[in-house]
Amino acid sequence: MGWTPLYLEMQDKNVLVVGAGEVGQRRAIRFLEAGANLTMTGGQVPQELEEMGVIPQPSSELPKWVDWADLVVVASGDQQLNQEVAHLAKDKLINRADYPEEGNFIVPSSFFIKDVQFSIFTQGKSPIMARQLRKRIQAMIQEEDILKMELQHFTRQLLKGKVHDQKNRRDYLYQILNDKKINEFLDKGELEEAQNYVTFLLETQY
Ligand SMILES: C[C@@]1(CC(=O)O)c2cc3[nH]c(cc4nc(cc5[nH]c(cc(n2)[C@H]1CCC(=O)O)[C@@](C)(CC(=O)O)[C@@H]5CCC(=O)O)C(CC(=O)O)=C4CCC(=O)O)c(CCC(=O)O)c3CC(=O)O
Ligand SMILES: NC(=O)C1=CN([C@@H]2O[C@H](COP(=O)(O)OP(=O)(O)OC[C@H]3O[C@@H](n4cnc5c(N)ncnc54)[C@H](O)[C@@H]3O)[C@@H](O)[C@H]2O)C=CC1
Repeated sequence: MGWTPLYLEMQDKNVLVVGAGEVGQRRAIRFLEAGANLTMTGGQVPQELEEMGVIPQPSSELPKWVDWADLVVVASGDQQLNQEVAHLAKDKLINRADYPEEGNFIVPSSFFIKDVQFSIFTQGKSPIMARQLRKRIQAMIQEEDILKMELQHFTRQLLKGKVHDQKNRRDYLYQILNDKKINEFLDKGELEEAQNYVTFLLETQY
């Protein structure tokens, strides 16, 4: 297996989900939340999904909607239908909920903590363990980690306008990460004070 993690830009991309059951609905919500256009065939599309923007289409028009789609999710309970759709979509990005290894992307367990996105994949060995690990990681991330990320973002923006050499920018970012005074601010949740201090340091050093 050669799976590698990537983040796809889904804004305004076209997604077809075949199968309106548990898995199809979960995938549909995931892609809608990322800004995709969503059509669905196969089974009854629940009212709340339609309200979220899912457009149901008749199965008789499958080839047309496969053609329309940038990305296809195959998640019906009918093996033969899944096989047919997979054949039609052979040149597309395709997720096979029934036989993941026959598709070319999988949907990992994924979650955000503020702007940090985590994904976990057990190579298909145990989705339940992926969920367990997700919960453990969620409990481990602290408010201070998020503030540190925000401060790094702030500092990177400042540095890009001021310091030309990337290696110097990198050294500075590590210095900020380990600065005692800055970490005291962040411990107390004082992001603005930390930002002001970084601005002051940068003005005096560059
Ligand atoms: C390859 C993959 C994805 C892909 O399809 O792209 C895949 C494949 C399959 N899942 C199956 C079953 C179950 N999946 C779940 C739950 C989740 N499954 C998810 C991901 C993935 N599942 C990808 C690999 C992830 C990895 O390896 O780490 C999660 C993480 C994300 C999501 O789906 O949104 C979500 C948890 C969300 C969370 O909370 O974080 C449960 C639990 C439940 O329902 O309560 C069960 C029942 C228990 C069991 O079977 O273990 C079956 C068997 C079908 C059959 O028996 O017929 C297959 C097919 C096969 O294994 O062949
Ligand atoms: N990848 C994953 O995370 C998981 C994958 N699966 C697999 O994904 C598939 C779907 O699982 P669930 O969503 O849990 O099943 P489900 O039973 O909740 O949903 C199946 C959907 O397919 C539709 N369907 C069935 N036969 C059809 C046909 N001939 N034409 C049109 N629509 C049809 C049904 O109306 C229903 O909407 C199964 O093959 C299952 O083994 C199951 C659980 C998790």
